[in-house]
Amino acid sequence: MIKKIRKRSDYITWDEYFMGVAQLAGMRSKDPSSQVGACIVSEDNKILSMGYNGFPIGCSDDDFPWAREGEELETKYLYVTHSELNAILNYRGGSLEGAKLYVTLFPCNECAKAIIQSGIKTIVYGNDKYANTPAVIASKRMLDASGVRYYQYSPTGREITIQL
Ligand SMILES: Nc1ccn([C@H]2C[C@H](O)[C@@H](COP(=O)(O)O)O2)c(=O)n1
Ligand SMILES: [Zn+2]
Repeated sequence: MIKKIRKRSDYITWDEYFMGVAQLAGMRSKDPSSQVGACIVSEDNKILSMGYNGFPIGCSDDDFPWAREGEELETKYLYVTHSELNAILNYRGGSLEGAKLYVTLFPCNECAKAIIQSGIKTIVYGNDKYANTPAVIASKRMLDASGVRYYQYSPTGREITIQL
């Protein structure tokens, strides 16, 4: 009698996989306070692009400011490119129509504009710690008006260890 070998059942789900990839991308960020990662996926679950928050090419991580407070020109906010925008801009393949965005932090209003215009139709987000800020309220208002669906990732509690 031949015993049939069945597939393993503890493999990670698509949401775990892509949110995990977004988290890993965020680990490349040099921002000392918030490391944000994003992963864009096609309708048939192929990774199209990734990004994390950082300064534009040519703007040194060692020279530009990482401060959150102080004189506006000396804070990071005027210079940093958000992870979602970097993921959109990093894409070299043409259209993102119908794609899905996994991002570890809810997109701000500026990223929402780029998300809508790029054709991304679904956002899966992790943290929503800035939910009460005008940037996120405006973002949700535009996403709702444009029919971009968003839902919060439900952590499964599963942990992985990667040896690097
Ligand atoms: N959806 C978002 C929101 C923020 N970011 C970036 C921008 C900054 O580098 C950092 C937020 O800094 P904080 O005010 O928490 O010190 O996260 C992003 O990439 N995507
Ligand atoms: Zn943003």
